[in-house]
Amino acid sequence: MSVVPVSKNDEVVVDIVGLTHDGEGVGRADGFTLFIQGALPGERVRAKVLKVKKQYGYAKLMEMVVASAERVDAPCAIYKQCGGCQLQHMDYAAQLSWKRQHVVDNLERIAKLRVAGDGVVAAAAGDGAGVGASVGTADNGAGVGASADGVNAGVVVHPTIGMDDPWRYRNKAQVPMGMEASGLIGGFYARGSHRIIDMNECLIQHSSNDEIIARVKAIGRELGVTAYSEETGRGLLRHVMARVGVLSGEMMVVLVTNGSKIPAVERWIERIRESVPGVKSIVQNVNTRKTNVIFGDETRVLWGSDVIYDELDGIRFAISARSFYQVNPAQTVELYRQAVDYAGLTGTETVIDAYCGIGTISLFLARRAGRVYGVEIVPEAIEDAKRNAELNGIGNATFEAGAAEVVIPRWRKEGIVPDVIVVDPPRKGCDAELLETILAMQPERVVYVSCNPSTLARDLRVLEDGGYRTVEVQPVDMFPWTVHVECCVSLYYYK
Ligand SMILES: C[S@@+](CC[C@H](N)C(=O)[O-])C[C@H]1O[C@@H](n2cnc3c(N)ncnc32)[C@H](O)[C@@H]1O
Repeated sequence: MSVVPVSKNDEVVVDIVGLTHDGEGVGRADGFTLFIQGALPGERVRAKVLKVKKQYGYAKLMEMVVASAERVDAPCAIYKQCGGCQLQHMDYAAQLSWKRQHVVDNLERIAKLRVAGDGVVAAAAGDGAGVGASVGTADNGAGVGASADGVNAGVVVHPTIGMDDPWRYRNKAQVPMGMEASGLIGGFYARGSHRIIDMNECLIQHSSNDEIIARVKAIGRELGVTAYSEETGRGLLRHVMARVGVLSGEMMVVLVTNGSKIPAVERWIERIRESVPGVKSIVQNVNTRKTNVIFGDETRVLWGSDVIYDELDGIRFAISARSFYQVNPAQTVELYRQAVDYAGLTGTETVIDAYCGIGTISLFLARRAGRVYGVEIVPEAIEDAKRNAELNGIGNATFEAGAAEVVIPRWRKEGIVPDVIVVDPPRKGCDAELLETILAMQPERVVYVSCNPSTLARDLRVLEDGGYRTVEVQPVDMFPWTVHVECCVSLYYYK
């Protein structure tokens, strides 16, 4: 029987050998694994043991013995308390390479894929375009990782695309509200809890969002508004969502309330309009459920437009309160361009965009395809998608509201034959039914856009087993200073 070599409250000196997917340092104390928030690989730290389980434990960083060369001072004043960012103590270039490695680890461990080289593309095409080592080449010139005999030469995982200026990139803030003796507060949750850390500014938020949140809090205090309490289920204001169209400068404020009546609502509207001049839309969402889910089902416009507009790569988008819209527009353009590139379009193809949101990727694809079919579960987002196609004079995109795993099998029965299927699911990945349908439809190419490397890897294994080859993976840093990473993956049917 193995003996645990540490006990609660012991102070131990630990070498940090890795970083978990949620950014904790992985330490080794006498061969025993300790997870230590704030420690980086290559460091030696003194830590106090907080909790011990059979195979591992948790410890608190007490003192730095040897610091990593990749350690930097976190610029945010509340970084240590707030759970929003996890990697502000790590140099940005190091974050980018850790994110690539994190993707590689998932592809190897979960998808059981072999990754070619070290991210430096060994046998790149003459023009420098990234293709897998010893690759075959599809007719359209796109690089493929499976050679003619179907033997996989290894998946190419490119270096993560980072940002030149990785601050103030978020176009949306969803801030929980709470009460303190001083009145209404609002900020992000402390790490691993639902305790709200009151916040005046967030360095990854667009400054307009900081301004909106600060003004709404001030107005709330002035009007004596109560915040919702998770314990009692009482109080009015649950969350405030602020969203800005970075290119248009248009702003939306969403007040998520516990109940439909907002006392002195006219005063609210007047005060928000006075103090946030760029505001184009003030919306209420009603959520009376005792749940962690932010939004309820009822949404109504209190003042102004039901949407704000933004633009990505020359395409305009109308965005309503409940619609998903990527939070980092500069990196979104990088991601979508990569998706279009991996789709290998010549102008005639039929493309399905599953989990299409407001039709963003669909409209990027539609500029290069014969026809695009988009499907999305949120009806408001599909209304936005239709409006967006019209707004941009794009006539070859069709949208339908519903679950991808229900609608696409029906499209199959109706005779739609896609050359390419693009999927961009939520964190939980693709529904098994959808993956089965993709395998049954056998499009020549699949492009998988993912914000979660582990569910991505799980789904890639299913597609590989069904005859697809994963060729290239492009990680994109959509969320600097956090552990999250977005990926765009190209797959080919090879059987
Ligand atoms: C990561 S977002 C991607 C949206 C869009 N492709 C974009 O880039 O803006 C995932 C989307 O899938 C939608 N969704 C979730 N489950 C779904 C399902 N079963 N079928 C279709 N759409 C779904 C969500 O509402 C959300 O809009």
